Amino acid sequence: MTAYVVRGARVVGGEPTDLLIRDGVVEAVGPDADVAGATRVDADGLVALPGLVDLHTHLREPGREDAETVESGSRAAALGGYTAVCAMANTDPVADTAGVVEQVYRLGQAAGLVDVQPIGAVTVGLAGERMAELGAMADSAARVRIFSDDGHCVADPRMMRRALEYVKAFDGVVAQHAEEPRLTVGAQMHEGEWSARLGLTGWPAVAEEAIIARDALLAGHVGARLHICHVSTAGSVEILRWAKSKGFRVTAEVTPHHLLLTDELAAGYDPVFKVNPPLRTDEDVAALRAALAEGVIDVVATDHAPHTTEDKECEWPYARPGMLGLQTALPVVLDTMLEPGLLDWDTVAERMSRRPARIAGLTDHGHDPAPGAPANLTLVDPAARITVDPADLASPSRNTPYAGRTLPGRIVATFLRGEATVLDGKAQK
Ligand SMILES: NC(=O)N[C@@H](CC(=O)O)C(=O)O
Ligand SMILES: [Zn+2]
Ligand SMILES: [Zn+2]
Repeated sequence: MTAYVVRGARVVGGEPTDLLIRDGVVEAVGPDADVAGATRVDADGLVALPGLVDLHTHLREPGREDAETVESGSRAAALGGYTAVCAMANTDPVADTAGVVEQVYRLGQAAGLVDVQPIGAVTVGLAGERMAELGAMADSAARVRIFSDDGHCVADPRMMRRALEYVKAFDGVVAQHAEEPRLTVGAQMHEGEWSARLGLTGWPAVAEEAIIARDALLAGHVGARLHICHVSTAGSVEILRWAKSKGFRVTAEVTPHHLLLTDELAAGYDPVFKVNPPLRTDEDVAALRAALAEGVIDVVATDHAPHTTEDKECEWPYARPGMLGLQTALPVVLDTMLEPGLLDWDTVAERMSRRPARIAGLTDHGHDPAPGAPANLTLVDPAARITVDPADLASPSRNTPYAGRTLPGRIVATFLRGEATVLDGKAQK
């Protein structure tokens, strides 16, 4: 196993120091961190963060390997500074059995670029009717702890209650895609001024907020853990604040795109901006940024959702919703949160690594580089600027909403259990 000496890194934004990485751990930090024969990594001006952890990634394997495979998505993740991703269950077949989650888990291990932690479906086939075999998935080699029908809402309150009761037994968590389906029939974009002007059916904020309120109450009643996916409205933030003040075990995520982009981007009818939940208003963006700074929203999760050009480059109403996110997440967070002073490096590490690792129960992840810690870390150059070129991305899909945009922060290196998965901005496998 290669030993590395990382020279002059600012650990979580602190003073420059050296790191010795050997046998899967950070062996030493400081001027004595050295050993003969180690590979030297010049980290002058770079910030070392605990490896990022994504609670919400769509890898499209099994079923849509033309859009993304476990391997290509793992490579995108490593290049984005991630060391662990949680893979959503809306594959084909759906990850609703021990067999499918074990398959995804093993594909992740074989790719060896990040830890791929499968999420299990709540209901069979995401159909909302019969509960999936949650216990068998939890007991499987994949050790599933997060369950979600993401892509669909668990709309039936009785099903949601039973799922919360079930996961409580093994300290699991239900991750809800909060969308009251009766309020979003035919919806194409945020319901507001722009949907009226463009003649596209609206997806009202209340469709999200009503489910968050209902499920927060259910989680409080049951005493189980609930996680809210891709929170997108100012009203949702108020409900989350209230739920937390009650002591309910509710956590929430925001995506990078909901921190930066707004509904008026639909004006060009380019479906690259079509996503679920939809891009909202400037007021929503401001509320989401403030909530992430305050901690009412716990984490940033990418909702990386690759789609092929056939599924994306068509008329708006026929296009699939979703955006790539893994390779641009940290730059967008630096742009929207760090540079304006809403987060510092420590809180970036908290929202993108430590807290998501704790929510997912990934005990090897979310540790600051310190002596004895598992060597899962990333090095970022905050002074560099990247210009996003869809053709450069690791996914076979091209649906990034940031094409041509310049963003701060270049991921220079990523280490998974002491092995470099990315060096000099290039994937090592
Ligand atoms: N976010 C999206 O617009 N799409 C996701 C599903 C989801 O996250 O709800 C997908 O699987 O493509
Ligand atoms: Zn969703
Ligand atoms: Zn999703």
